[in-house]
Amino acid sequence: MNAIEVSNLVFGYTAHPVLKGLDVTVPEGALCCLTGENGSGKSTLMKVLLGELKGYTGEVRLYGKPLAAYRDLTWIGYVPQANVMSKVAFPTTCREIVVQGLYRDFGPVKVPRRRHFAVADAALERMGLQQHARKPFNELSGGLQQRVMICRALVTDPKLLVLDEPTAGVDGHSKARFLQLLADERQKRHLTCLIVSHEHQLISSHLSLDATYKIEDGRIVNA
Ligand SMILES: Nc1ncnc2c1ncn2[C@@H]1O[C@H](COP(=O)(O)OP(=O)(O)OP(=O)(O)O)[C@@H](O)[C@H]1O
Repeated sequence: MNAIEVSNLVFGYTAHPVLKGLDVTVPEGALCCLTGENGSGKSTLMKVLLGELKGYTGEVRLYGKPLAAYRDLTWIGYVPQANVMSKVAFPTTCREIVVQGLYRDFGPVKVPRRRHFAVADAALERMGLQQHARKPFNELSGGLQQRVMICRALVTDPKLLVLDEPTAGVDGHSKARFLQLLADERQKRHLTCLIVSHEHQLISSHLSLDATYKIEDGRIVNA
């Protein structure tokens, strides 16, 4: 079964398409990297897959079912760019960041309960982050922040994990640790992973990638 199957995808924010008949297939369980120049459409493709952009033409199927037929995409985990979350200005603790991953289960009042924090704490502990659980997220190093973010993405036990430039802006040692953590979690959970990154060479030197896709002129070319 293919986790992701995109065919002839056309999407643009204006009359000029960014994605111009793009085809890509990611088999279930694969570890893939998506690369391309600035502005080539990597984030756009990622947002289509995450259900954030509508109005495309072509076909997008996830696990054999059309994307539009899913009412809920909580089984897709998402790790944002490191520098997006480091801008959190207020003193949110790491366990409060991780508990956000359970948002859909908060009920009508949308407030996390004790049981949600218990799940978040257990997830932090599994990743060896328990000593940071009650620290302010914005006081952690970039590398640790990324580990907390992957913890947030995995707290719902997703089948598919999409990571947006996960190693950008963190130091070399932290990049290596992060990629090792990703490799371990992927193996434990049989995850399908799509890593959007400029640093595909660095990633392929640490992880055994099943494929690297490159977007050029709105389509996938061989990387
Ligand atoms: N919300 C938007 N409205 C209009 N144009 C947009 C919007 N978001 C992105 N674009 C344009 O779409 C094109 C593709 O952008 P996208 O962010 O997908 O590229 P990218 O490959 O992820 O770039 P980067 O590597 O710089 O993150 C660019 O020309 C960008 O300016």
